[in-house]
Amino acid sequence: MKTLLTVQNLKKSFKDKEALKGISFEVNRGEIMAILGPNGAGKSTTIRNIMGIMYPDSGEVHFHQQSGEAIPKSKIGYLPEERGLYKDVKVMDILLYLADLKNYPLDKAKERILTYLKKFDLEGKENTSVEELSKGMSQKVQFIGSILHEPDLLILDEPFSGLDPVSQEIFKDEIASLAANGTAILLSSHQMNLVEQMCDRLFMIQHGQKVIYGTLDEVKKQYANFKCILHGENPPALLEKIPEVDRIEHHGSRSILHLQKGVIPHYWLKQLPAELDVQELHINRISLHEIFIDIATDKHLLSQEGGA
Ligand SMILES: Nc1ncnc2c1ncn2[C@@H]1O[C@H](COP(=O)(O)OP(=O)(O)OP(=O)(O)O)[C@@H](O)[C@H]1O
Repeated sequence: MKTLLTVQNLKKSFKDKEALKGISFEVNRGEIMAILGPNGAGKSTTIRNIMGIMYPDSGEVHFHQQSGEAIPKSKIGYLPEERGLYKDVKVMDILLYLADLKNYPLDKAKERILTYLKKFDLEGKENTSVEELSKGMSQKVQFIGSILHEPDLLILDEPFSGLDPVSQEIFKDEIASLAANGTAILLSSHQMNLVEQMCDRLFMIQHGQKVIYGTLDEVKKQYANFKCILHGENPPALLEKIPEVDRIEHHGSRSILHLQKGVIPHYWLKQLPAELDVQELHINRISLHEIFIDIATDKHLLSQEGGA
């Protein structure tokens, strides 16, 4: 897979606040890479440094083997966290303006705008003024503006926030199809279920430092223990006798048993007490959402591994 974006040891401080303490990762063509982290972790600062909106104190960003001023910005699409389009301009005019800023041919842009407006359920809105659009509609227009010029790298900062479920699906499908066609995608999102469905690899920052970097599978193997969801009428004392369990959550006749790290489910199942009432039993790895919470709240996982 060809690397398109390389971020090398980025450091950035604001007065005495060290926002980035040496961030390094790569994004390849055709992959969706998630950049995750709790509020204030440093995601937007990383993205702003990649975009040249601010400059790092040290470290480098390489895109298409170029760095600094030589980076071909017209090959990057960016949906910033702060949404905003000129209000008293028609949808078509603002999108043509954005295409022009990227030196994209306007006749081709016009055709693509009409196709995208239709795809995003905004058919016929080309002559509507931006101020007449709802928040979600205006977000769709801004998203179209970020992909119109066929960028090689697309950076999306919280693209799903404020979207209804149908619009989320449209965005999700479009992002997946851009990646399938070779676009490198860097996606910052707090919606872990969507990240889990969409991303090939992920990079998680906490306090300006890397805590996870790898494919979704690697991360799940490394950080995600199994949990067993058990339905049955079982006294807590019986459940507490089950070996290799870290903790148990009781929800009436439903119990969630968080298995210890390294437990192999089919061996573990053989150790269940014969008198256990089993109406239903599921064993799954914990979700990315749960891994995120474990790490962001500095629970046991991090202290064991310290990062990928
Ligand atoms: N312009 C700035 N001046 C001073 N401090 C800043 C500035 N921008 C960011 N910071 C600080 O840098 C740290 C990282 O902020 P950043 O916006 O990158 O976090 P984030 O991971 O994007 O968070 P969120 O999920 O809340 O958007 C925070 O402590 C923030 O207060």
